Amino acid sequence: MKLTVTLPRHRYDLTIGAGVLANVGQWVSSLWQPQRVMVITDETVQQLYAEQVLKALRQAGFTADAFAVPAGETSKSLTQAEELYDWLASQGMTRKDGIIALGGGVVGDLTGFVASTFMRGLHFLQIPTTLLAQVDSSIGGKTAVNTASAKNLVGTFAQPDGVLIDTETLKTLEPRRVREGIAEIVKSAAIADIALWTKLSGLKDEHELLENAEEIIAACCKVKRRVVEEDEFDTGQRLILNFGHTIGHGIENTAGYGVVTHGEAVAIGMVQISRVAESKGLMPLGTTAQLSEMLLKFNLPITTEYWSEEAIFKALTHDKKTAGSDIRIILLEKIGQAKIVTIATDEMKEFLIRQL
Ligand SMILES: NC(=O)c1ccc[n+]([C@@H]2O[C@H](COP(=O)([O-])OP(=O)(O)OC[C@H]3O[C@@H](n4cnc5c(N)ncnc54)[C@H](O)[C@@H]3O)[C@@H](O)[C@H]2O)c1
Ligand SMILES: O=C(O)C(=O)C[C@@H](O)[C@H](O)[C@H](O)COP(=O)(O)O
Ligand SMILES: [Zn+2]
Repeated sequence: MKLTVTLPRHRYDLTIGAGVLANVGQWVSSLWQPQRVMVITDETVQQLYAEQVLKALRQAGFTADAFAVPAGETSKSLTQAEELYDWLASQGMTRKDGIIALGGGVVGDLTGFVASTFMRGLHFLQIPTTLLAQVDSSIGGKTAVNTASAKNLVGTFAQPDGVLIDTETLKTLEPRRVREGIAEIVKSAAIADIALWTKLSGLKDEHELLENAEEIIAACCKVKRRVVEEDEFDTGQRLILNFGHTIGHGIENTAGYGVVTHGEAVAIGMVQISRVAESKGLMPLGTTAQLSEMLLKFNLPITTEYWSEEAIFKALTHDKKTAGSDIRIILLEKIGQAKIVTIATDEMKEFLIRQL
């Protein structure tokens, strides 16, 4: 299946299917004629898929090589980016050449950041291999690295030239990683797709979800495409994709990057912001229970031991939805429809008092 993302200055396809990675050489040839294609991956994905990709690229006539960063969230750093700049320079990369992100959201965000800043910007492609990356991070052009102060504090908007989503790669994914992808799927349904919510409601567990991977991934890609096409640069409607992320990012930062996965943190964040919003009459009664039930069914957490009102509040003062002394928070009008509410940053403290 092919979905096209159409933006004012750029247009690219999301190619989704089981086994599409087998055609990676043809796919890249259809998009680029560069001399060099450098693949950025992580050490786990390198073992699983890098050889196949490099072989196909070389057969297709590209000069190709790969660099693997350590697997995990700590690789989303300026230090890692700098190492990659040096490696790209040592490979003689020019503006005519291209970069491929092969891996999960960490590799995708880091590669996009490096590609968009090296020589002020090279073309890049996304080959997402985690569920989370296939439903969310590979699409839409947000790139980032973390710093000690905050998650995703430094980054760019840079769209890829194409996204190749092979659902077969999900077969090697660890269960905890499947579950974290499900958190972003539940988010997409909750904010913008009641039909997807109904579909998820009818599933027994994560295994049944994977049996319907292509349909569910396509539904999430359509949500993301719709929102990004409307607001590429995150000034308005795109903010809804941040449901659960204000608290979630705070948890990721205070727990230490990688301790709580991004998806787990988002699951906790969605439930915790909703329970206070509901108690304040900002969301319909029962919405938090519906969200909790859905997330618990997929074995996602809705609370965490890494909960410190002060620490999370401090971390989230760097949230990009803050403007002056106000912060925009994402809530639900109802399941399937998000709304953006502006509150005083100080009031946000109330949203952090006591977990469920
Ligand atoms: N840019 C965006 O719009 C956006 C959206 C959502 C999340 N994110 C970011 O994405 C990151 C999380 O991404 P993630 O959950 O993919 O984490 P990840 O990239 O760390 O991947 C998770 C783990 O799975 C392994 N892995 C990847 N593919 C595999 C496969 N096919 N088989 C076996 N193992 C595999 C990786 O080596 C890693 O250990 C976070 O940093 C988050 O902030 C970005
Ligand atoms: O694409 C978006 O826009 C999102 O907000 C998607 C989120 O799932 C993602 O985690 C994103 O990286 C958050 O970015 P940030 O702007 O909150 O740093
Ligand atoms: Zn996210």
